[in-house]
Amino acid sequence: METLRYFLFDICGVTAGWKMEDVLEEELKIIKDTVGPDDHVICALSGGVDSTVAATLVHKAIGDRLHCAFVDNGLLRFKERERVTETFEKDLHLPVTCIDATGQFLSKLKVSSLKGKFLLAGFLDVQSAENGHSFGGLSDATPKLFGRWMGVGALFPFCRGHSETDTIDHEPWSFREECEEVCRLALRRRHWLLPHLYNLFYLAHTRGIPVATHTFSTDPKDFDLRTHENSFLLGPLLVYASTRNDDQELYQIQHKLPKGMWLSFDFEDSHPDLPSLYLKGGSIIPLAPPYQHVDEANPTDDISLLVALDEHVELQVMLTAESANKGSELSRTPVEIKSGDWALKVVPWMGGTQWLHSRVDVIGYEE
Ligand SMILES: Nc1ncnc2c1ncn2[C@@H]1O[C@H](COP(=O)(O)OP(=O)(O)OP(=O)(O)O)[C@@H](O)[C@H]1O
Repeated sequence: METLRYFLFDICGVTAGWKMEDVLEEELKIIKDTVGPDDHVICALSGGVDSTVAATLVHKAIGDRLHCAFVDNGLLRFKERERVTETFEKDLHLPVTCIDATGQFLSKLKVSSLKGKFLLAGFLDVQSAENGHSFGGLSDATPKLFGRWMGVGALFPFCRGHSETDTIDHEPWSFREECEEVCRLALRRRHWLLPHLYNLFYLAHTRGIPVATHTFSTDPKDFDLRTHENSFLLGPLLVYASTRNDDQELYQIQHKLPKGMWLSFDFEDSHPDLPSLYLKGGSIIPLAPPYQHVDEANPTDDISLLVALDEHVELQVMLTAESANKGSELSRTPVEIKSGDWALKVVPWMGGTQWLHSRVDVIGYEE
């Protein structure tokens, strides 16, 4: 430091007259001269250092002739929008206009093959863009694309399938008969899986386990799985979106499944535009038959359990249900299931507030 001081002051003869305030004065003067006495300035504010410093300086120079705009592109960090607008308005006293361009940005993501960046990011509620040319995050949706989106979207925990007001009508029915069947099948699947989704929500609520997760969470060491953008997990259920091109036959699609045993199943509704479903070996999920309207549902309705055994396991099931007072058995004799991919049907019946002993049907087996 001494050497530097000696060099600068004694050898070069410079004087130490620089102050931060001088820079500020200088910059404010440049801004005022550039803008002039009447003009207004728009500042695109990201909340980052650069635009914040720029906005603060310009505001100091020209006051309310500065107009800051913060764009929410739908890909911000958690609560970033709230944080930025609050910091600017409360702490820096800079008025900011927040522009919600979520739909516009998400609709421009490359999704032609359902490469679902929005799946990964958990955008479960994707709306059409303001310009009305997109649907559900898909630009220029066609009936086929819409049908495929329904196939996946219907299995999202939350899913909306319609456009905003004042946009071109892209409600499901505007795609007409071409995608009617696939939409119907997709929604039936959602109904079948409702008890499973309820369970996932219960686990999310009580244990913080995410309802939908990326496929790589099955094996964090398998880096290849991290490139998978067209599949996701609902608990032990792997959903693999249909990514065919129109000229591809379904059998040409190679699904790269995570390690372990994954049993393919459907609801006898196989359709090329519906996602493929796999259940992890060794897991059980509850299913309920689809209803057309709520009045059809009854507390004594059957629940089916879909049981996926892995090759080593013999499963013994002792079914119990919680009553208001105590748990009671649904099956007194353990049900043995030895191989294959079984559907186990539990038929409970209820007396008063208590679940009573029930019948258990396994294919070819009755207690
Ligand atoms: N969400 C946003 N809303 C409004 N303006 C933005 C937004 N994101 C970026 N910008 C504008 O684009 C500029 C360049 O963005 P970039 O992401 O390269 O950030 P940067 O150069 O690090 O600047 P900053 O520190 O302000 O974020 C920003 O300074 C800002 O003016």
